[in-house]
Amino acid sequence: MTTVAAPRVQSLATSGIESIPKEYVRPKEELTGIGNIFEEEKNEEGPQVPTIDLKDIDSEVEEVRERCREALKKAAVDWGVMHLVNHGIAEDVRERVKVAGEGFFEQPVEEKEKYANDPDDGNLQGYGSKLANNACGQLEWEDYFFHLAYPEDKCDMSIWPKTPTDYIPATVEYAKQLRALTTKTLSILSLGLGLEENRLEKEVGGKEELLLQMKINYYPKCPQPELALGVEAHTDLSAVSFILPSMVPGLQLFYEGKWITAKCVPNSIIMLIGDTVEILSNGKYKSILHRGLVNKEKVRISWAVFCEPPKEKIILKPLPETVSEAEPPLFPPRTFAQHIQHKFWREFLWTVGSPEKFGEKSEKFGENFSGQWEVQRNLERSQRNLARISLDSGKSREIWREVREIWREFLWTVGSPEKFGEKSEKFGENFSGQWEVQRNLERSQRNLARISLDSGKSREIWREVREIWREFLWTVGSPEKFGEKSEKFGENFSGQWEVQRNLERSQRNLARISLDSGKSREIWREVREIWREFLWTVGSPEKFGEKSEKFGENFSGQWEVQINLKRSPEKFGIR
Ligand SMILES: O=C(O)CCC(=O)C(=O)O
Ligand SMILES: [Fe+2]
Repeated sequence: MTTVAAPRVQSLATSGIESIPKEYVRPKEELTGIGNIFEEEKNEEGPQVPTIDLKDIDSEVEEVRERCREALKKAAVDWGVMHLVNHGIAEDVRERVKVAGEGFFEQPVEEKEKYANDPDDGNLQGYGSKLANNACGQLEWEDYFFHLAYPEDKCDMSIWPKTPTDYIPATVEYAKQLRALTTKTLSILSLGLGLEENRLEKEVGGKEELLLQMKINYYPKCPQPELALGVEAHTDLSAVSFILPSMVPGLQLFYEGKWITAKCVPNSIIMLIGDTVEILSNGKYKSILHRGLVNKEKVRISWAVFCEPPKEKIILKPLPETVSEAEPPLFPPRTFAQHIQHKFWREFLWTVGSPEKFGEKSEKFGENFSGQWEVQRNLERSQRNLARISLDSGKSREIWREVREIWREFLWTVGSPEKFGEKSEKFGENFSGQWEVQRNLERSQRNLARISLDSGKSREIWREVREIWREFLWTVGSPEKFGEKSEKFGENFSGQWEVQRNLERSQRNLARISLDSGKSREIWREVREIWREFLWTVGSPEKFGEKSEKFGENFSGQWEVQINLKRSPEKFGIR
């Protein structure tokens, strides 16, 4: 297998370049939102990230404690992010962690390379740079150091920085204190949901299993900060995350449809609610979308600690106490590992379906798609624990076969509505609008019902597919909002635009795409076409690579088909 050496952003930044390589340039719909971070930080107008003072949390007066808990709860409900002050993490420990981290990154790149991680081998711990993680081959302006920091007995300290020599003791102490803060904040969040105070902590693994992952983000100076991002927009997977900031601004939060810059609050620690707590609380606490901007003048470092449940041991789902008839579960059950995977596919599929992120970067359709698989391969190498999936291994072929099956199954289902939803009362409710759409699609297009799978295996796969699809819809909006009301195709699609509007609000900065404009309708028509064609091809086994042993060949064949489809759809019996 060929391994591509990961470029270090720091090396790029210090090489004297005046313009950044094109992989670092964000797609144009993101660029309008990226400004000068120092100016942004001064902006006093509009909503501001709340600051929660924890000094009253241990007050002897119940009312005082109660007020403090309420404030934190409100911040978690409204924002999903807050500055914590008087958080109990000793100032000298924070300072030592910063000095040690800065000291590590100040060393020459060659010294740091001794700690290089190897995502190819599934080894994410160590010194690294993000590889392309979306379909455009997009890169981020940062290097990082990543390692498990707690519990101590699970940590492999042999891979932690040996220099500066205080790195290990400072980090051990910091992690210990942060672990206590995790307990404290999770108990406030538990009480806020009307649960026993140790409940959330227990649900994410308790003393034994909850993991604290340390990621030091190093953002070098960037010659064109208005074109790049240090960290692209994302929500954290964690239960909660803590960020120890430097006094250089960079963090932005997507709140009420706008990017809000976090102020530099002296002595604060930023706490973010992650996806895990969002799921457990059935969406009452928000996992907020955030990103990191870079600048020309100052290196920025942030110390993020992600408090994560174990990957496989726990099934995450909305706690029964957070669910009612009026508030049905918004998330299907999943392990943390499954959540990571689903998020990955969702992201991927979304990118494929989004012409702004995808097709418009290049003049040529074909180039995009072959680039896509390159990226895909990178993704597997680097990201979200997909590192194990090497395209060269037998395992990978298995996994890909599964993905293919999932898609086939999916298409078969949506192609045969009578075999779907009607069997499952609850699920069907949410998605009936969707299947209505699909049924119409199917009617107007082709007979996918030929692909029938009657085995027990298929049911299992179905469950998977359903979850993936749910996940996907969850991203674009809550299922209840998704088009139940309508019987007609057109109306269903307007339901879909409703969802889309949600998406814009809550997830990505697609706000510019006004639903009222003619332009948006055009874009969506395009997206729809792309999806149709994509789904049709994947669902068509004779076109889809059964002839070939090799995944790579399959998929390049696939894009070949796509390209042909684009060029002459009538050949394929479309329209
Ligand atoms: O650097 C920051 O402030 C944010 C980093 C972040 O969001 C992350 O590492 O997940
Ligand atoms: Fe984050």
